[in-house]
Amino acid sequence: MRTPIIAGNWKMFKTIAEAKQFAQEVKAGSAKAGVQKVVCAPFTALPALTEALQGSDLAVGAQNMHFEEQGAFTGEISPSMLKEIGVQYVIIGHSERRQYFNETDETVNKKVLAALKHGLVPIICVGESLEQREAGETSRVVRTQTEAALAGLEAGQVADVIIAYEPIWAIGTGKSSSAQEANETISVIRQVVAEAYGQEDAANVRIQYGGSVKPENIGSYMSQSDIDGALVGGASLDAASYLQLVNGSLQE
Ligand SMILES: O=C(CO)COP(=O)(O)O
Repeated sequence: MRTPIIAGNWKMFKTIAEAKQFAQEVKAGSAKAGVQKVVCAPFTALPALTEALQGSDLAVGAQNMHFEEQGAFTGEISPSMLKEIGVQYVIIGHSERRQYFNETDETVNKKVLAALKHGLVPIICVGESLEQREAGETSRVVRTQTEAALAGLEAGQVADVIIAYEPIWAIGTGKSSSAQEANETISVIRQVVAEAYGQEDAANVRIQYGGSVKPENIGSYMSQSDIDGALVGGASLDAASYLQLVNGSLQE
């Protein structure tokens, strides 16, 4: 049984004050147990957020990190710096980082290995562009990205990562992939894991869908056989909406 996981990705939104306000509202609200809950905040808000959420079951994630331990890398943040402030998750290889900040399959892989080495759970993003989708390349693209991201992991370690399938054309556009199509592509990703690491890891690894997920459509994704949660941008910014996503992710 794979525990559902709902992760918010705030992207470049929320000041420290706004993050604290969100934490208060979520803590005051009611969220069902049995769902893993994560919010991935901008670096500046992380210390305040981990402090504000102490004792709650909402974990904090970062949206990126460097793969090196330390060094002359101006503007970067290391895995141990994240650990030091109580961060537990880190998004790796989001399409916005691949598109605007030169993230490659190679750096994604280095970051995944570094995250695991430091006890951070990587949320690895894969997904095709509209052009690739229209050319019938979706399976090939997610296969290549998944194989590259997981290269060098040991069997057993794969069960510790989260994979997020985010078709680029569905991000922030209001155009979500149909639940069935998302499930088919996520099955391909699970198959890639099975081929590389065996059936057990494939059965255990959690794979999320991301791209215009809202409280209104979360149920349709969660009813699919291979979708284990969601990575949510816009609809995760509001505490009430985030709680609805969490509560809507459990199948009755
Ligand atoms: O990129 C996303 C999450 O990482 C998806 O963003 P939206 O939910 O705003 O479409």
